[in-house]
This record gives sequence, C-alpha cells and structure tokens, in this order.
Amino acid sequence: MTRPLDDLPVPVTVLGAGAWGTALAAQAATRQPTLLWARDAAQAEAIATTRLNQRYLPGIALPAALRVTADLDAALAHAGAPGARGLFIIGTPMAALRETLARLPEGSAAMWLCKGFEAGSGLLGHEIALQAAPRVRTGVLSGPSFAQEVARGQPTALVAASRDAALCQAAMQALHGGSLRVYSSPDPVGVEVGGAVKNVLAIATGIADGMALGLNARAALITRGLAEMTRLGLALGAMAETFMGLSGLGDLVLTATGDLSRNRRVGLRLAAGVSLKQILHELGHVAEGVYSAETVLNRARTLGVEMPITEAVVAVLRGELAPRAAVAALMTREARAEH
Ligand SMILES: NC(=O)c1ccc[n+]([C@@H]2O[C@H](COP(=O)([O-])OP(=O)(O)OC[C@H]3O[C@@H](n4cnc5c(N)ncnc54)[C@H](O)[C@@H]3O)[C@@H](O)[C@H]2O)c1
Ligand SMILES: O=P(O)(O)OC[C@H](O)CO
Repeated sequence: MTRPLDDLPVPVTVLGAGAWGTALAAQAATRQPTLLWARDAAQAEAIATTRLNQRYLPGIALPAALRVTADLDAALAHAGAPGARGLFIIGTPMAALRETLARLPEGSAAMWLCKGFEAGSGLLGHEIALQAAPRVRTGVLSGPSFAQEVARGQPTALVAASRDAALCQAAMQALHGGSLRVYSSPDPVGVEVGGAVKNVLAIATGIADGMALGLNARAALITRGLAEMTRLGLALGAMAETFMGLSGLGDLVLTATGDLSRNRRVGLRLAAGVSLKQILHELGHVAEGVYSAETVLNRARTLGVEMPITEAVVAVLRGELAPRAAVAALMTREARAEH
C-alpha cells in the first residue's frame, strides 16, 4: 500500500560525481533542490561552470538547477540538517560505501546506488550500514538504469528498497516523476543480491557474445544465471519475487544484453584475449562484477549454494581458465532437472 506523495521539497545531496551519481542528481534537480558533491575540487568546478561532466557523461548537458560542490560540510548540511526531511544518495563505488556512510549525520536518511559485495568483508550494503552508520536510516536504490539514458531523461524504472517503509516513501517522493518511476520494496537483501550478481553474469554473457556463441547461449546464461542469483538470494533471506522484478530479472536483462554495460564490455574484451589489467585501464569506470565475483562465490560456498556460472567467471578473471575452457566446463556439467 503506498501513500500519496506530497509536494514539499526534499533537499537531496548526491555524494559521488561519477556517471550514475551525476545522472541521478541531474534528474533529481528537475524536481528537488539538489546538490552534487564531487571529492575532486577541479571536477566540481568544471561541472559547475560547463554544466557537463565530461569525464563520466561526455556531451550530456546538466540542468541549470543542479548545484555542484566539493565542500563536504556543505553537502552534509544540505540534506542532513535536523528537520530538513533531506535525502542523501550515495553514488560512489561499493569500495567507498563504508567510508561515505560513516560521514553522514546521525538521524539522516540515505540510499546508495552501488551494486556489489564489499571486497574483503564480503558484506552487502545493508550489512555495511549496520556497522558504519547504525543511526542513519538506510536503503538501496537499484534497477535497470544505464546512467547515460537517465541523464538524457529517457524513461527508467527503479526500486527503492528498505525495511524502513517511510524511507522508501521519502525516496519515492524525492525522485518519482518525469522520466523516473520509483517503486518501493521491503526486501533490501533481494534487491542488493540482484544488483551484485547481475554484474558477474553480465561479464559471463559478454564473454559468450565475444566468442560468438550465439543468442541461444546468451538466453541460457541469463536464465540459468537468474536461477543461481535466486538461489543465493533465498539462502541470504531474500524474497523470491524480488528476483522477478526490476532489480533482478530487469537489471540482469539490461546489463547482460546492453552494450552500455561496463561489466558486459569486460566480458567482451576478455573473450578477445585482452588482459584484465588492460581492460580495466581502458574502461575508466568501475565494473563492480570484477571486484564482487570472488565474494559472491565465497558467500555462496559458505552457504552451500551452487553457482557454476559465477565459478566460471571467477576462474576467467583469475586467469586460471581461458574463456573457451570455461565454456567447456559449463557445457560438460552433468545433466539435471531444471528446477
Ligand atoms: N553507471 C551506471 O549506469 C550505473 C547504474 C546503476 C548503478 N551503478 C552503480 O553505481 C556505482 C557507481 O557507478 P558509476 O557508474 O557512477 O561509477 P564511475 O566509475 O562512473 O564513477 C565513480 C565515481 O566515484 C567516485 N569515487 C570513488 N571513490 C570515492 C570516494 N571514496 N569518495 C567519493 N567519491 C568516490 C569517483 O571519483 C567517480 O566520480 C557502482 O556501484 C555501479 O555499479 C552504476
Ligand atoms: O555498466 P554496468 O555494467 O555497471 O551496469 C550499469 C547498471 O548497473 C545497469 O543497471
């Protein structure tokens, strides 16, 4: 049951001025007083004066209403002032989620955009938040959303997930409208598992497509990938239906088939025989699947969950198997029932 959204302005601070943080800030600025924080002062100055984020969203004009700063105190005050009903949106990579959450004022509200498991700890965002910001109201904003399309105002549907239903409502109030539809979900675990695992699966479909294995193979990888994503999610306490939604099947189809995906591009280049080091050097953006794949597999193994496609991707990323050998390993697995 959703309540009607009111018209009071919501101060929004977006922390992190990469492709996705900037794109969402641009959309938020069409509805709410929005401040984008970049950690690099020169980058903040360039965005503010040119109205372009040339490094991360080249050629896409940003709205005049979007304010940009490198002043962290000002960024924290904008959405974190007591009683301001503000919303922080964290647009950093997963690796910086912990330190960014720890900076937020007590009692404030925050949603993160990053998709993955934290390398090292193996934790999802909601687990990191419990450690780093126990007094901040938190959730995750996910779904099929290439930054370039959102920045251009192309229609996009997202899901705001939190066990705090009022926080989901606040995110919807701040962002729903215009070209963005924002749904709510009470299942942050499922939404986060979907976002993390689809990145690994996009590397797998990139490899298969790069090897010209065909459309049948791609559909098989997506469908069996969805099965392994769902198995892991259920073992972690997620709701099954989440994996049929925007942050599961929706984001998996987008990322596994859309050439705007950085993770898919990693797979395509691996299939072409390029080294991972060289691929990451050329990419210039984060491809979270590269950093999460091992962690996904470790958590799955701890829980006794089988994830053969993830296992194959990890072996290729580690350089232990060539793409062709990884495909052979998947194809020679024992025959079994689908469900
Ligand atoms: N690009 C997309 O289409 C998209 C869509 C949905 C989700 N995401 C997710 O959002 C997250 C960010 O992706 P992106 O595409 O914006 O990455 P990106 O590579 O384009 O930019 C990352 C940004 O984070 C900044 N950053 C890194 N460490 C930081 C720190 N410690 N403090 C502050 N800023 C820091 C970098 O300076 C850079 O501006 C990833 O987890 C990604 O999976 C991306
Ligand atoms: O470019 P990718 O592979 O990081 O995917 C971007 C988004 O997560 C798609 O929803």
